[in-house]
Amino acid sequence: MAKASVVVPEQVGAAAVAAQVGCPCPGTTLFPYPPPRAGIAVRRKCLQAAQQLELGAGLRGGWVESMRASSPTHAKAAAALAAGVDEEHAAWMARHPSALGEFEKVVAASKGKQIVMFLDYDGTLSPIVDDPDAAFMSETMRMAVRSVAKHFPTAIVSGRCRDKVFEFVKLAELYYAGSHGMDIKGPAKPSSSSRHAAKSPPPKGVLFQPASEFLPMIEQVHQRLEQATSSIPGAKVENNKFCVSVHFRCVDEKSWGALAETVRRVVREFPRLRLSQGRMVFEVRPTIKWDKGKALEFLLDSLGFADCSDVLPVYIGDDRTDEDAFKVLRRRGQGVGILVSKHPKETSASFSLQEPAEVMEFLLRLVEWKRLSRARLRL
Ligand SMILES: O=P(O)(O)OC[C@H]1O[C@H](O[C@H]2O[C@H](CO)[C@@H](O)[C@H](O)[C@H]2O)[C@H](O)[C@@H](O)[C@@H]1O
Repeated sequence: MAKASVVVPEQVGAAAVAAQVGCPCPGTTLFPYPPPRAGIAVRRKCLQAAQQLELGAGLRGGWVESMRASSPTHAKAAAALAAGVDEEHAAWMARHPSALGEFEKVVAASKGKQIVMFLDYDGTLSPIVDDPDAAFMSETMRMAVRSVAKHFPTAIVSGRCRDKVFEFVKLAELYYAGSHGMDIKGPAKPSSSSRHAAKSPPPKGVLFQPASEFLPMIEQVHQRLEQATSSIPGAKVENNKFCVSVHFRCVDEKSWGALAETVRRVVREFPRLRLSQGRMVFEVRPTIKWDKGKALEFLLDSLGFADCSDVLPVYIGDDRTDEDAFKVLRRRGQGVGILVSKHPKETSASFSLQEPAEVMEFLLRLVEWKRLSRARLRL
């Protein structure tokens, strides 16, 4: 991307004005979204394989390569084979600096704006574990999210079924967008942020379910996938209400090709469903044009921030599906996209954090910064 309005990380603080050139909303800050560099050749190959998979054009080898890429261990090993790993990592970090290291710049960008927080769940608030039913969030993380929600409207945006992610997070004052944003619900209980931060009164109850008509089809494909994969040890099919996940984290790598073919064969029976891939998981979902990025925009609109320049959406996520949200921020020229990853990845996010522990540190620093700035205002 060669837009005049793109700023490099070192310029973020001083470049708010320059960043407005070509920016859709006057007064919004554009964060750096540089193009991927050639150094990430291995990952690019894997990404291409993933795209092929999504298009249904991949060969068996391409699928397995893409499946390997979704495993940090495999990806690390692959990257280690390439020369100059450290150099590549340093170059990547220069383009996607730590949101903790650049904290002052991030908060400077929120001057005069309302921060709205969007948080992915798996791999962002909870560490990745083998058993998807055991992806618990720590009590300290829960307290951090609760504190954030006291100051800023906060939404959980997850691939999981909304009820399930709520069972993990257990905070009634948040917005929840489950099934990759296809199931959006307002807070069950008002928080102090909803009283003073949102421009519109916080909407209650179910707000949007763009894929309701797909419910019977999702139920059907879920059953078909369970049947078809039952002979592959370790494969796990998860019904996420408006989409289905097929996990291969516990499947022997020798069987990955067979699993990919099985999943693809079943999905082909349902032309209105599509297949994509997350972290060691296949995602089956409706072909409708709705994703985490659209959910982010829907929530901003619901909060009364449609076409506003005085809002700073902050989105933190670790997975390919979170890229849709990072791209929306990039397109709007507004907000902060933070990728959670220890390893270089192609991303449209502008900043990075290594793991959930760093996400928690970032959230707590944000709360502390908000408290201090309020205290300063009272003086
Ligand atoms: O959007 P998210 O909240 O990140 O959800 C994406 C998928 O997350 C879960 O799977 C991932 O986490 C599991 C537990 O750590 C891990 O075992 C799995 O390999 C990961 O892909 C969830 O189970 C899926 O349904 C979500 O789609």
